[in-house]
Amino acid sequence: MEDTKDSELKRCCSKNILIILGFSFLIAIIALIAVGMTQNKPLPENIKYGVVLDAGSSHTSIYIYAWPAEKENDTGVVRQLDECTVKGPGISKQAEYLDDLEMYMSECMEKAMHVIPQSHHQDTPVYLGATAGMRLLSAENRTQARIIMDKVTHTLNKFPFDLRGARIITGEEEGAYGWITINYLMGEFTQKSSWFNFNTDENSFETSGALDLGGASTQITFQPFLNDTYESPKNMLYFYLYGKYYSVYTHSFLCYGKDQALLQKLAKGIQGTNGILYDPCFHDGYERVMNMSDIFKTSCTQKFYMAYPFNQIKIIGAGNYDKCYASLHELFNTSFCFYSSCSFNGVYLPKLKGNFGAFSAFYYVLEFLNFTSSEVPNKDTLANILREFCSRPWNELKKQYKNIKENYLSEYCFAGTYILTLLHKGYHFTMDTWNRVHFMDKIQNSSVGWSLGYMLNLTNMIPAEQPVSRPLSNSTYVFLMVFFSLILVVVVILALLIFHKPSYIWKDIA
Ligand SMILES: Nc1ccn([C@@H]2O[C@H](COP(=O)(O)OP(=O)(O)OP(=O)(O)O)[C@@H](O)[C@H]2O)c(=O)n1
Ligand SMILES: [Ca+2]
Repeated sequence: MEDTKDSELKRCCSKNILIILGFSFLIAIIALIAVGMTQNKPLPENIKYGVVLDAGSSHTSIYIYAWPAEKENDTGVVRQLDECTVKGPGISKQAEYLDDLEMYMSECMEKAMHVIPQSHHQDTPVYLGATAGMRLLSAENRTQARIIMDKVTHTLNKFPFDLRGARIITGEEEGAYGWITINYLMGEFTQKSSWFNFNTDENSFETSGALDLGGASTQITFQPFLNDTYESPKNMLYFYLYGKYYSVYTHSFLCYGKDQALLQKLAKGIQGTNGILYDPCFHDGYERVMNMSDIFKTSCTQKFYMAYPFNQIKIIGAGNYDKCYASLHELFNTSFCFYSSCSFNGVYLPKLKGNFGAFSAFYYVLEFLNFTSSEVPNKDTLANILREFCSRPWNELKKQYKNIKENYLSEYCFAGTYILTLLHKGYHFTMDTWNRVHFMDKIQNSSVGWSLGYMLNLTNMIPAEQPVSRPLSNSTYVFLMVFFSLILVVVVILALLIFHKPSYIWKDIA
């Protein structure tokens, strides 16, 4: 009797323990799931902003960038949010209007203030980089260049952002940052170099070259073959990005931007004339009068300077592509080279390698000529397009392209021919390599140019090492935690039941 009572008590006790264990088990699961879900709730994204002013020779552009703060070291996360073109010429032509600089910048800076939330204004870095226009002015009149840069700094400080500097960047920087921009936007820096990839071929991690054509200078930048990296150290840049070394060739040709090249061509063309220049790079029926002082005020034309008995020249269009091409050839001196190979004017150029992204005026001009969408984008196709375009009378063109600025329109024949000459005669792109040049303006809505690369570098957003990523995603982590906790709870319960060895269990089992 006593025995039956005792065993009933034990049975009742064990039932209670089991209920308590089961209950605790349930609570534990619910708690784990709740923690997991709270942890996994997406946090509001913390966005950072940055502004770069590209103070070019012909105009100033403002680019506004944004990126999620947590991911700033990943490649490809910085995106262009907006851009604004400042009305008016480049800052190097503002010497006489320094007091108007605030007005000049205000429209675009106000746009930046509008696009970037007010709470972020104070911690948004702003950088201004001036390029070839200011480089030329600085070489011609250092004091005037300094006055302009000081005034620009003073003006930018009036806006509520964090101005981190306004400076004239070098041609090498311009080339390098353009190259970084293209490859960053294309995700080339983080092409997976997995442990099972035994391919040591240097082409397996090919980056894209960068070709920039501005108003006053032009840059060529690319990763040459390894053997070609020793010949001219002054043209080489070395980067260690995302865990990989890059040896990059770059050269910037001052005076070979579209506008300065035209001035060179005119300065050369008027030699031996009476002040009237019949120019095959302009359309039939087109006329332009220019002051001699405007042609010779830049250092780019000094080598053609002579004393002339007239103050102005009259350009009369004689639309002829082949003659235009021949006259532009003369700007590229390929008669001497002290290296194994040169582009022009004795400048070292390694063998061209890989694809090239060509932007700025390369794109604007060839886009206008419909060459960027051409099915066979080679030199002959471009020559044929230009042959036809250059021969068209000016009056007819003006009627057809009413919306295009007359200044741009009148120069597309010259500019297209200049681009063809630069790529062919200057950089030696042949029939075989021509199709490796891709004319581009934007990659995924971000403008291709030096400004993005400049900001990435100055904000340390291109790390030397690959950022370490967590092996598991948050949700996998929580799932595994719950799963293994469950196993643990079950094991503990079983262990309690088995090792505690209450005699009735064994009896029941028996
Ligand atoms: N739709 C357009 C826009 C620009 N241009 C011309 O393209 C040239 C280069 O423009 P850009 O790349 O903006 O030159 P900048 O940056 O101002 O000059 P640099 O880089 O040399 O300082 C200029 O001659 C400009 O007149 C053009 O022909 N068509
Ligand atoms: Ca430029």
